[in-house]
Amino acid sequence: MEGLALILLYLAIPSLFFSAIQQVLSWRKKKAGGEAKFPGPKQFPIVGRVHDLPRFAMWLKFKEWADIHGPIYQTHALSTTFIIISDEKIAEELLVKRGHIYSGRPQIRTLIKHKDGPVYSALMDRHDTWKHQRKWTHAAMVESYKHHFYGHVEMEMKRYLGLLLMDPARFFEYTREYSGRVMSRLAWDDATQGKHNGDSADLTLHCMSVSGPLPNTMTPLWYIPSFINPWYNFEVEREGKLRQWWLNNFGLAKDRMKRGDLPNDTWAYRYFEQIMAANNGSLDQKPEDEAYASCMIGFLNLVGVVTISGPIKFFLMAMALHPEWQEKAQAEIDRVCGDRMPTIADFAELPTVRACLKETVRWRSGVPLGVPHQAERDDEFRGVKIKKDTIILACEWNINRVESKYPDPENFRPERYLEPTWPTFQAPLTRYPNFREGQSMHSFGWGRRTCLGQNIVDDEMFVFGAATLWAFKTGPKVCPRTGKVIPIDTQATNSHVILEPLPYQIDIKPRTPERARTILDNYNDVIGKLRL
Ligand code: HEM
Repeated sequence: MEGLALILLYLAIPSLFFSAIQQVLSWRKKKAGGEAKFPGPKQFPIVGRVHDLPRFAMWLKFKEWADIHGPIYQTHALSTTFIIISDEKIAEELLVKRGHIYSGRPQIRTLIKHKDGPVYSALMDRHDTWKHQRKWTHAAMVESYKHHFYGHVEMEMKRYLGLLLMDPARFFEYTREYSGRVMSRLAWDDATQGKHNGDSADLTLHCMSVSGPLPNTMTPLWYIPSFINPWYNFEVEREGKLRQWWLNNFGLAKDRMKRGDLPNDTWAYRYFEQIMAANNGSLDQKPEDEAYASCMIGFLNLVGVVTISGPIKFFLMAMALHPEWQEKAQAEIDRVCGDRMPTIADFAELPTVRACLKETVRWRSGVPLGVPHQAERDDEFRGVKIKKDTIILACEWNINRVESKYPDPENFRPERYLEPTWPTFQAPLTRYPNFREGQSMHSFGWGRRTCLGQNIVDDEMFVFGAATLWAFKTGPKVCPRTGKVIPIDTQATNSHVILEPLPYQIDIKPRTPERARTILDNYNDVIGKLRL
């Protein structure tokens, strides 16, 4: 298979010729005797190792190579050099301490001009547009967190639990819709956009992933002339629709702002208020400024969907597969909350719930490769020259499997955050574990590019975990025909850069008839107040 892939690669793509010329030129530049290099897998001429890098679950290959070549190694794909890091300390040295060098973003082949902006702040290079968007997003997030997202997380949770009670088999789509609705409510006061938000985030992530359009890995395919290039044409249309959708919502919110009808707990309100303050009370802006702002708010709305729906889908899976942890968490919830649904106010009293959530994100990473960084200039690290444009991957899947920090890494062990004998334990348990600080924060990336969503992750995942366990008992699903348990492949994912598990089946039942009644009462209480 490997041989066949190699032959196809050498024969099928004439554009490889250009890569070959590039490579020969770079070899000629090298001095005799060769330079020091990081270890790594054997490289083939021109293609490097592109032929056996799987487009799906690539992190497993990176783990296999890390086990052979160690915590920092290098490989090539066509003319691109990759440095793969599997150790927290090394990632800190390179991506945090030398963050002024290693905080660029590599070109994702089929996304058009994403490094320049203004569409996806997470994928821009480190220039003024990125700085402005990052600063604005950070401030907006901090302000909303001060108010614990104004109760919208709990309101949407009550809706979600009601839907789950009525139609548990649809838990998969309801779960993504829940995180999509929270984000669209916070962005523009329009939770009805939540489902579309989830679907468009999913498509966008597909397009930015190695598992997505073929030119993302076979880059020469991108240079097929645009009038017959299916990937280019698809992308122009997709991004156009996404931007138009963001701009429409921005425009609707602006009209409501003018009418005095836009809630002041939205990110759109915050933006318009700032424009009015700077503009003598006027909301008038140039169309390009509106397009820019609609992307800034639109992207924030997009990035918060699958980043959360992936981990909470894995959480439901983990709870169904680990009844012992489900019961421990439920005993804790019952003791603290009794018959009422938990809220963010119960955070300090429910460490077992938090440990199960934290362990979910370690066990089945939502961003298993991390988000790639790119060297912004030449550098030298541990005696090895690293060239500008080298891509650095701090491979989260591997970092989560370092035995000295995470003993028994392949298994779901929430006690690693609850018992003092484990390396990741932190006291006091009223505060730790959480997703904002302390151990295992590498899940949220590094240095200047660190994730801006930690606050909402902390609130939304906690409320989700505590409330679903308060409401339901989950377990493996039994096939009604064979009477056998339907197996779950816990590693089957869509392989996007920010991923979700593939659909799986579990049994979801209300814990008691009384609990079912409370779930329905809560649903009826909020349903009139929510946009549906
Ligand atoms: C468990 C959930 C999440 C995880 C594991 C996660 C992880 C990450 C990672 C690994 C990065 C890249 C950091 C780097 O390049 O070193 C990132 C960036 C980012 N995240 Fe998250 N994230 C999560 C949820 C969220 C949410 C809910 C939001 C917003 C609502 C968000 C907003 C962002 C933004 C804006 C960036 C780009 C930062 C930049 O490039 O300047 N994330 N996240």
